[in-house]
Amino acid sequence: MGDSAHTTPQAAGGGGGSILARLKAQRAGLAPATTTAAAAAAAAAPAAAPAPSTASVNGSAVPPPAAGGAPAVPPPSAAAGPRVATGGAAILARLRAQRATKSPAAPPTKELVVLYASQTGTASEIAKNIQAEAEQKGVKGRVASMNEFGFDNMSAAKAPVVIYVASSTGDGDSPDNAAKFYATLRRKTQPGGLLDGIAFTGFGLGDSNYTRYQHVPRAIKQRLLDLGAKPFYPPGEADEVDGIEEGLDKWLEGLWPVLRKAVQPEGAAEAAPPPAAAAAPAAEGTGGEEQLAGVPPLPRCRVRLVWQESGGAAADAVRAAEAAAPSASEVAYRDAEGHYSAVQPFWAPVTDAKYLTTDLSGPDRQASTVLHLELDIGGSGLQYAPGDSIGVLPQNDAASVADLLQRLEVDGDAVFDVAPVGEDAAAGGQPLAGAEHLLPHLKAPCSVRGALTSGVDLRAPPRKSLLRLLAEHCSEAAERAALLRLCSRDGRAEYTAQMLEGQPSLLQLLQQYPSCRPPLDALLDALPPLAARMYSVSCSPLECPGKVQVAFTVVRYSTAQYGEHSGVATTWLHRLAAPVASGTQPAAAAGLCLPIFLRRGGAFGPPEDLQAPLLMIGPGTGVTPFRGFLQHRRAQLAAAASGGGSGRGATWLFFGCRREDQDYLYRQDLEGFEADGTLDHLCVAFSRAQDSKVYVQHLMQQRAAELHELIARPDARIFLCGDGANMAKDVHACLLDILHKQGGRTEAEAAEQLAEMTRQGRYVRDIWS
Ligand SMILES: Cc1cc2nc3c(=O)[nH]c(=O)nc-3n(C[C@H](O)[C@H](O)[C@H](O)COP(=O)(O)O)c2cc1C
Repeated sequence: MGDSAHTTPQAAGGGGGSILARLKAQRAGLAPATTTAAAAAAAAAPAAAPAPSTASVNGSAVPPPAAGGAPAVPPPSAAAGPRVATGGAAILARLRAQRATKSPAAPPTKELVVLYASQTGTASEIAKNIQAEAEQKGVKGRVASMNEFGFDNMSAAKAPVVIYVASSTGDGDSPDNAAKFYATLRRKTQPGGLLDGIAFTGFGLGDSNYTRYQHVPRAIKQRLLDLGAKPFYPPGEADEVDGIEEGLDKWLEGLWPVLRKAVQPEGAAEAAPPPAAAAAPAAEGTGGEEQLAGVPPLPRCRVRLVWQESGGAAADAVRAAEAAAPSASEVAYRDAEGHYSAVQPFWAPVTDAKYLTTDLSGPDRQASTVLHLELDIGGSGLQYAPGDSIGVLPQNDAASVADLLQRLEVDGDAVFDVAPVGEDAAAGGQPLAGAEHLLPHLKAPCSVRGALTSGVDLRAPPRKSLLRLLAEHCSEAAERAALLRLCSRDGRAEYTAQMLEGQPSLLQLLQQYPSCRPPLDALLDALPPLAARMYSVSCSPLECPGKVQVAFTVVRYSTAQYGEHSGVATTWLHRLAAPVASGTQPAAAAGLCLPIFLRRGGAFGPPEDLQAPLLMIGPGTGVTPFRGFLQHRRAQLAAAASGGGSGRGATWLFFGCRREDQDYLYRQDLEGFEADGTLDHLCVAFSRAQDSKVYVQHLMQQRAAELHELIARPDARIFLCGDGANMAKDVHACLLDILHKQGGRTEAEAAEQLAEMTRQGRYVRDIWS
């Protein structure tokens, strides 16, 4: 996997954004279809970023004020003990209003639990919208990631009605925020009737380009059934290839009426839906008003921040631990079996860093910095294979965090813990039963700076739920209206153009809407976790024992709307490793350690059978895993030769880059594989070496007859790695064309042959958007 696969999950974000436009209050006809907002096209359009506002902050809505004049001590009420979530003021008013409209005679309904398994945020956004919309319809419930909720809480008492929204990552792997729950759910020793009494439904997100399509959602559904839970509505699924919206819309339309029945206590008559007024999103009289359809419901803030006394020993200890991170015990941590995770990573020393691209001046330079890193995993117990990836836990840029702290007027040194808040707690009672461990990625207790540095993603394209939250906390009507429009269905085109294409950071948004003062608790709840970035291993343990190597593009790009952008993880890694890569500091002296864990490549790995013909296509950083495949193959061929074995299948590699002297990654290695006979055919497309662009698929067409001969063999393997937006589609079309024209198949037969190869794990793609 290359860098951009995981540093810029725009595709998933885009899908989620547009899906959410459809998660609208009026969907089931139970809530009003419009909300009111002032038209504010000027405010909606990105402008030159104004200077951070210095207006004073409402003490009840913010954590301790920023240093630089203001004391770093939380307000007494906050320091003294539990208080209502500051982000909740408006939300609480609404909840109380809703409660006031309920009939006192209405029997208590069963609680709805919406659980998500989400790697890049789409499933979590859908889940949060389902919960918020259900609440608008009078169905009480909560939403949490599966890990936050915890498998121990899966019982008819604590989770009588469950809706899951799940995706897969890697090769049919569980998203990180569900991994523990998923592993426990699937444990074979779970007793048969464990989940008796739970009524459930769910929605699976998937992409049929992946070999294990819908693997996680389907496994969840099956295990819930196995363990006694009963569906109250058929689980649905959608394929990103066709677009998620349509399938999701249809499924939601059917959900609402049956959900209302599902939450009724046994034997109770169905309650009437709450009056429309109680379900309507807040609409302020703003003047110059515009009717907006499909504004998503305001997500309820699920947490309150419990501030620790600033000069107290507990807060000092937290700050000291963060300053000393990683601690000696974290660095020394070893798992005998090499099982590390985002929660408990292995701290791997960096033993080498080098640039794989030439440092050219001119416009091409921006896109062409590729860095190679080598990490020492000796003694870690990690056992990787070519095709696997390592996850790296990144950090946000310190200067951006400082700017954000200033804009939020929050003291970065203030320390807090996280406590759940439910509707009952909001009314002065206890949190909902079985309160989960929310926002584990913040690793609370933590400082605000710590949470913003390594807990949340500050650069992901803003989701509509975040915009909805920001709108709620604008004091200027025009800014509120502009943000409401951006997250509404009516504002879909603006959302696409400004948020998905423009990709503002949170700081840029807050600068653009200076009256916006989001409370920290709700903001931390709304921001996506800062996810680990996955990088394909570019070596083989047979040639690099005790070491693991990766290569990635340092992501930099600009958008017309919001100017220069840089990838969170790759920029951070580059900054750390630049002194070593540029030769100014030896790796040993730099003393760098990176928190990593391993993710298996599944079907994406070199065949053990050396006689199987092998076709690898990997332009750009898509070539990295194939360097590992070929190192492995060379060592295996040498071992086979020394054992008297001889047969070997033909091996092809199609690589592409811009120019021979600029970004021909791992050139020496690739040419070495061809020279020593590990690789039979190295075909390199230099896209910009001539007037017309030449890509890998063009070279494949030139060798169509030979490639057909290879593909037609029943043991042939095809591996494709790289950009999914264009290259993977073009290469796929090229393979179809070869099967069609060279093999005399109809187009349908050619498609079926590739589909069959995919099912058999003989055509495997590792692609990113
Ligand atoms: C790295 C990666 C691996 C994926 N692996 C699978 C897979 O094995 N099976 C599948 O059906 N979809 C797979 N998908 C597609 C996701 O399930 C789909 O993009 C989903 O909408 C993501 O939801 P999320 O943002 O909630 O994680 C993968 C996507 C990515 C980016």
